[in-house]
Amino acid sequence: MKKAAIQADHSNPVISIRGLKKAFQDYSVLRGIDLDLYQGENLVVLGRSGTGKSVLIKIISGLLKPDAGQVEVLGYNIATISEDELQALRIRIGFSFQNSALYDSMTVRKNLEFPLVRNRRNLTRGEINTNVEAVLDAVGLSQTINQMPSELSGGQRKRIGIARTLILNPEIMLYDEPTAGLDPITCIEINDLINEVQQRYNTSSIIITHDLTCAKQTGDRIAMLLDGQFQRTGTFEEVFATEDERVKPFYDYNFIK
Ligand SMILES: Nc1ncnc2c1ncn2[C@@H]1O[C@H](COP(=O)(O)OP(=O)(O)OP(=O)(O)O)[C@@H](O)[C@H]1O
Repeated sequence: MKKAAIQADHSNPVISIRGLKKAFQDYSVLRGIDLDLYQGENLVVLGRSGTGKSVLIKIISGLLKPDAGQVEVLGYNIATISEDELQALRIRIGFSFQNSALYDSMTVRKNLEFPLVRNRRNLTRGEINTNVEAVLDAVGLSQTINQMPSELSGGQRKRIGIARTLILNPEIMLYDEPTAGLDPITCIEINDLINEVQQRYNTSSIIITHDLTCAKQTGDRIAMLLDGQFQRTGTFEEVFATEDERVKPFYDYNFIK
């Protein structure tokens, strides 16, 4: 399905990163990153394995501390935020993990209830049920409510993982390799879901992927991490309009040139 054009508000970054550096021992992974995520946009982050994409989203969600630079998320400076503020902020950020991170011993219903029961303690049983049913409907899997994760396909598990994140109405979504390990048709369905989530929940998202079809279908902007910095940022066409040997193989491999 073709992506609907969005009007991202460029005066209003929900994430603003300047001069971010992060090293492990003597290996410098992020070497002065500048990046904005604007309200309402899908931003795809591309880069080779080991370039620091996961490190970046762990810093954004407060799981890792930066060595230097400024990281502002929904108005909070990640370096100086208190533990209580960080807990509250994390609820506003949905993290869709590569492995979907479902609890295998719980039904789909229980998996979806879990974040609500933990984070919205004042909800009634009726409100919990309504929320679970609404979010399952949003990902098109109402019929799976009483199934166990082991009974679902990879694509269905991915959808339930996204639903479990959406149930807390996050303002920012972080997708880590959303199409990894899925067949091409299921990949297209997940790409469509990411775009539907953007429209329906008005989220601003960072999508980490190696899958250029996913990048093209979901990304309003693409940022490519090269040698520790975002050296190419723009539309899909702009990023790949280059003979740079660090960039071209991505395109050629994905589109079989
Ligand atoms: N907690 C850590 N301690 C030490 N080194 C780390 C730690 N986390 C990440 N690294 C290193 O930082 C580098 C970047 O890792 P990262 O997981 O961000 O890569 P990536 O771009 O997400 O790769 P992939 O596409 O393979 O997932 C790697 O060399 C990794 O070994």
